[in-house]
Amino acid sequence: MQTVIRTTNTFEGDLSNEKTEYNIDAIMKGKDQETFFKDTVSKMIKRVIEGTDLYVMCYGGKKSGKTFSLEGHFNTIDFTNAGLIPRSINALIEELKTKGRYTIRVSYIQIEDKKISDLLCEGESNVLLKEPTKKFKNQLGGVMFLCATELTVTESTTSQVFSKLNVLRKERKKNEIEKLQNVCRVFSASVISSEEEKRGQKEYIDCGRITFIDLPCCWEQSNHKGSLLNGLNCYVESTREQRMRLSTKNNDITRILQEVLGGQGFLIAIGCISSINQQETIQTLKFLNKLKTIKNVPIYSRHILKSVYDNYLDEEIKQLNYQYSDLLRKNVISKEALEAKKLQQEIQNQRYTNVQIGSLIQRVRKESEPEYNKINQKILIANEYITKKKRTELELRDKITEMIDLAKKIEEHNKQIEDMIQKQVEEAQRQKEYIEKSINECRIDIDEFKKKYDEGEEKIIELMKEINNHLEGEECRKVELPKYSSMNEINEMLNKVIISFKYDGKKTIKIIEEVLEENQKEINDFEILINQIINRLEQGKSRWSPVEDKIIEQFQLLIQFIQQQKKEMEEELNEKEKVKEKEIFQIQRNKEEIKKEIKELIPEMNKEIELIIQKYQTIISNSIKEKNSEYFPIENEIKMDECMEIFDQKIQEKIEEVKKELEIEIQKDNGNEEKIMKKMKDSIEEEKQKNRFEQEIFKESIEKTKIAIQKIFDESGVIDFIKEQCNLLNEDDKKLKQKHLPLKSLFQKSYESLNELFNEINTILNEFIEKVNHITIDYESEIVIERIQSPPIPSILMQNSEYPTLLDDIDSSKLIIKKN
Ligand SMILES: Nc1ncnc2c1ncn2[C@@H]1O[C@H](COP(=O)(O)OP(=O)(O)OP(=O)(O)O)[C@@H](O)[C@H]1O
Repeated sequence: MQTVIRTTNTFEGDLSNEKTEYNIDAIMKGKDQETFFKDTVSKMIKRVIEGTDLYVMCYGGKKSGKTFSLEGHFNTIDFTNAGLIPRSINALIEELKTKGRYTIRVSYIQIEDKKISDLLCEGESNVLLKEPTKKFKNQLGGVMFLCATELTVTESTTSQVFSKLNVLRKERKKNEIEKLQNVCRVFSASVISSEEEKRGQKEYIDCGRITFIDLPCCWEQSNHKGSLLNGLNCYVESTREQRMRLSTKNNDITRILQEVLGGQGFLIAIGCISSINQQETIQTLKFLNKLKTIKNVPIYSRHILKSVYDNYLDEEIKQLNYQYSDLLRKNVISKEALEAKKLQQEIQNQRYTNVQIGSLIQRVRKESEPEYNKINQKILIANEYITKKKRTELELRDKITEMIDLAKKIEEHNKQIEDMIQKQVEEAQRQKEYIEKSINECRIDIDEFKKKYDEGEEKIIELMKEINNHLEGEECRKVELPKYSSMNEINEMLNKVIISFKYDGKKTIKIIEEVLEENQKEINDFEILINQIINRLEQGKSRWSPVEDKIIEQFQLLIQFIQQQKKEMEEELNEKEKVKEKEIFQIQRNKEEIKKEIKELIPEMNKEIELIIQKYQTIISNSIKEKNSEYFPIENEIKMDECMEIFDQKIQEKIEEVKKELEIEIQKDNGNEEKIMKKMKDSIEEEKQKNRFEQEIFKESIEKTKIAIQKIFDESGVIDFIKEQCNLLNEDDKKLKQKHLPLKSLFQKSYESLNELFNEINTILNEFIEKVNHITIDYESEIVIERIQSPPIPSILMQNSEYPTLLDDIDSSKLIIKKN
């Protein structure tokens, strides 16, 4: 006996203390169907095949999970929540496949007070409970359901049985709850199997049974005397205390269970518990506690002769025949009698089948082996196809759940975006307030700026003055500056300045630069130059530009100034010319005087020079004398021409002399002319050689004399004096040149100061423009963020008719996908 407590998944209580108090084997809380099966019935499946009578009883209050534990919710695709009954059938078939032959027959009955109905029968039928006769009791055990429909279950017909269970469950759901609470259901599966080989002459079979009982604890009031549950309780009590056993005749449920209440069966008692009714929970625990104390002697292996089983069936038939004939005799061929007859025939058929089945199968197998193989191959392919289909269906389920998750995520995302937009709107509101605040501050700043502007204006006026100063020098006419009385006028003026400077400031400078560059090489007539600038300014002038007008005005003033300057200069020049003429006259006179002085000085100087020369001559002659030069006395040194003449004369004389000698010689020696000629030539050559040598000495002495003369001049200071005079004259010239006014530089200066003025005004303006720009920021730009669309619902979700089984199990609340 095994007692197990199973709680619903919503159960929240703590049962750890109850386990010892009520002597419970195991408490299974939150276990899935598969583990629950593995921990309870699964272990006993082999035993059932070997011949054990196994009873699985689910006892508990309303909605405590009895049906969920026994039948569960399942379909052909999803077996996850299948209960103990379908799992046991599958396990039995799986196990029996290895055996040679097997038959599983199932029946399902419902006990309602005194009425037992057949749940597998389409029409109405009353079921009778019957115990096997003593002869067979030990061999077969259990209670038989007479007239109950029995379905034979094989590997291929399980689905039919399962769908029948599903139909019954759904029908039950439709019925009134109150009514169903007084109902007990019993599902029985008898298993008969035999090995392939015969052991000797005798054939044996294994005969086991598994019975599932759904027993509600509120089923009629258990304390109410005469009620079925009260009867069961009393029976349990008496068995427990090993008193005399009570009769089970009038209590069907006790009759069914008597085999496990001190008998040969093995009981797994499952107490189902929910949080709905505490009273029922305690009652369940107490009942399980009572059951635990009962001792059974289960038979684990019912290995009986096949003939015994056949005899049992014969006995059954006999009894039914007897019942039938009795009914006939009583002339009550009623429906029941007909049913009994039908059953008798069925049993006979069954028996026949049982006897024939072996040899028939053998024969048919041999004959249709190749056919079988073909079919098996087809089955294999079909199975593959089915598993594939299942897999794709599972994949589809996964995809659907994935899409549901996605839809949820999108919803979340949408929410996030909404939050974001909300935040941004708030942020924009905050910024708006901030900007409004800063505008107010700026308004205050404008007053300050006006003050600054006044200061700026003063600066401008000062700068204008400076320019005027530059332009006018000391004599220049003062430019009249505008004076502004009211703030409006100042604003107006400032606006004008802003507008004009925005367009003209740089342009004007550029024009001036261009004109200057064009005329770079010859800026002689500034009047023309400035006129050019004015013309260009006039040409490029904006439609309305007070500053340009002002600049042009300034330039016109400049022209006036230049003209005035020119006049003044001309006058000045005239005067200067007179003075200069005077000066020139003076200088010329001075020159004359200097010349006179020089002339007067020259004889004196000559004397002095002569003296010096003489002095040097003596020095030179002395030095020459030291060298024993006879030919050129130093006195002749400076009269070179004369010297040369003397040379020539002497040479001439010599030639004459030689000629005369020659003539004499010719006269003397006629015919010997050639000799004479040669002689002459030689003597002439000789003479020339002599002269050449003399000439070189002469040149050398001249060079020396020159150096000496240079020295004489240096020492006398004549040249320095002349140079000084020349410098004086040059300086006079320079002075005259300098008298020209440096108009170009003046103009350059005025241009630079203008530039400075522009820059100064520009910085003030830029500051102002920046402030103005800051004030006029368009802060009320609209925020438009498009809402992200959820993706369309996948077609499989829309066309649920195509895959009804898939969508049945999906929580419909998850399918709410918002469409924007
Ligand atoms: N262990 C469990 N896990 C998940 N759901 C459960 C569990 N036990 C019970 N439930 C759920 O509780 C509900 C009631 O269960 P169930 O119908 O099986 O109770 P019951 O005892 O058979 O009720 P009744 O009083 O009609 O006989 C069902 O919706 C079932 O799915």
